[in-house]
Amino acid sequence: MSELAQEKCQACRGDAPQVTPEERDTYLADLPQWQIVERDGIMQLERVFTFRNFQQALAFTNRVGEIAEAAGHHPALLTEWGKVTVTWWSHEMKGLHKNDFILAARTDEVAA
Ligand SMILES: C[C@H](O)[C@H](O)[C@H]1CNC2=NC(N)=NC(=O)C2=N1
Repeated sequence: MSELAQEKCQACRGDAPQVTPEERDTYLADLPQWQIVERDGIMQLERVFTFRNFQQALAFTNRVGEIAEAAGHHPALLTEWGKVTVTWWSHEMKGLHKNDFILAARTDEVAA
């Protein structure tokens, strides 16, 4: 398990600190397949996972759902045939918190 994946999540709070550009680069180094995208002025962390069929994509989607529920922090999930797009951000603070990087690392683990 990567070190990031084992870190504890903080509660989702509007006044929680967004990651600094330096922190962002440090965490991204552990998440080479993820990219930062900006939508409606909100920074988000996104990765596309590919699978052999819809059933595998759906099973993965449910595993991500389980880690989200366990953490109380929830991604956007787009499940398609052979493909799932996972997008993490902190809705309350309209940006990226360390939680998002931790959950991205956990997402990588349930994909393996
Ligand atoms: C009350 C509840 O815990 C909050 O609304 C949580 C739920 N899941 C969440 N998930 C994400 N990604 N961001 C949030 O701000 C958020 N808020």
